[in-house]
Amino acid sequence: MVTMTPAPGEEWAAPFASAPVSATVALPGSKSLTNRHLVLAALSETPSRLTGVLVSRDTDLMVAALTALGASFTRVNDDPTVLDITPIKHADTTGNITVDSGLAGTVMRFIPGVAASTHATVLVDGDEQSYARPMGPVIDGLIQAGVKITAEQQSKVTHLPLTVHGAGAPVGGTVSIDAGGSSQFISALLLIGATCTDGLDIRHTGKHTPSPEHIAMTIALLAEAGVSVTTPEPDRWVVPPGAITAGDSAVEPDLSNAGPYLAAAVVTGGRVTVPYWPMETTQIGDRWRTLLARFGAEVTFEPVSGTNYGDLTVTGALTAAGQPVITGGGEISDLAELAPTTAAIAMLAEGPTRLTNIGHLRGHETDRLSALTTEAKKLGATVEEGDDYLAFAGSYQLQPAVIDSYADHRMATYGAIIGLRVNNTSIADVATTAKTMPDFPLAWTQLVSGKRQIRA
Ligand SMILES: O=C(O)C1=C[C@@H](OP(=O)(O)O)[C@@H](O)[C@H](O)C1
Ligand SMILES: C=C(OP(=O)(O)O)C(=O)O
Repeated sequence: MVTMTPAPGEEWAAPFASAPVSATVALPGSKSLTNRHLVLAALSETPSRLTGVLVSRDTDLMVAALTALGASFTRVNDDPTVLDITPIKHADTTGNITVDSGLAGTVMRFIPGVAASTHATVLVDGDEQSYARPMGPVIDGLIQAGVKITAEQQSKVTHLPLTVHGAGAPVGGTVSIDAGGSSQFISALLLIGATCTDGLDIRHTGKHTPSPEHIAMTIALLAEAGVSVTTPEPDRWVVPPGAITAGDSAVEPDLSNAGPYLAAAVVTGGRVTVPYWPMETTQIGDRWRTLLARFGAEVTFEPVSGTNYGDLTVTGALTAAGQPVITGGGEISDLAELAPTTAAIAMLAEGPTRLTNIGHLRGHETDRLSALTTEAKKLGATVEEGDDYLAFAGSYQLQPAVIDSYADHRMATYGAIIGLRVNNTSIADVATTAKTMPDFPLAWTQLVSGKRQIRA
């Protein structure tokens, strides 16, 4: 098999685009949807089938975690993207279990609540870098719901590794947390609310909850599984107790991961089409439609008749002389996981872009504000970094650099986008893209070398 991923430790020469890219790129399933569906299928009273499953490090870790807790996953016709799922029988899950979260926010935040209903002692661990990611509010919420969670050398449990002492269904009731650090704190509680004997009445006490799309996604999937969450007032979610009944489902393509490919069209003045783009979706990546237009691209959507999806095409602007034109994006707020890709476009744009309300990205795979500022400096650009914003002046004269990945898939793809326009850019540890995009280096190389139909 041809592989474009270098051995660990080697730098990857990011392909330079000497011409506008032009391709149709089919994306695998969404990480956020896959991991929510997997959790709900494992908590369900009924078996179910999931198709379009993303196969990547984060989703493999979720399958392994739920398997350790007692669910089972069988590939249909040996296809890893189609799984028959037998739920956990919580009463049968006992003993000592260790779960590896890697660096996956969805695994480290969603699994402790799932473990709570078992009768096992579950150590939730992860990569060393995961120890920096905030966990306090979700753990506090579970403790308020009656779950026992401890950690060696932490009197108040705020980070991994931690131990969940499963004791059957938690009582639940009212829990108040500050979810300003991550929408996943709310999603984690929503996902297990129905398993609590009294359900859960979740209140967010802080100022701003990031990524409302991801909370809406959780609520939508719960509704499909027979759990209807109500929101009597802003920042409050009520989950009634009762059965979770996951039906057979199909995962939408990952619209956040469509970002780098669509950005390639913007920054080279090319054209990229992503098929199977859902007509309606809770994915935050749907925002590319308006976001990329702000950088001067044309965005069109062609529905496929008789279906609920269509082809999304992004065409970058060109001068009469055939040079790419990228306008600045202006102020853009609340981008969450779309920020690193947008930052890469902002680095190549002529005008200014300001990304605001992104302070919580300091608790993502790495401190993304700091990483984006550091890498910009290496490339010869000054970016203004505030507590919760980044300001790009635009019209930078960039120089080649080795872009660090910081074990962050989106920093690696940031480097790849820059590399399209800055010859001799390379990326340290491009293999980290396997977190959600295992075939990224090959697909990206195909895109730049002119292949027209790509399976990312
Ligand atoms: O629940 C999810 O699937 C996610 C929620 C968001 O987290 P934050 O609210 O921490 O940004 C997002 O950035 C992350 O990539 C995935
Ligand atoms: C923040 C991200 O991931 P996680 O699910 O690990 O939080 C991301 O994918 O950008």
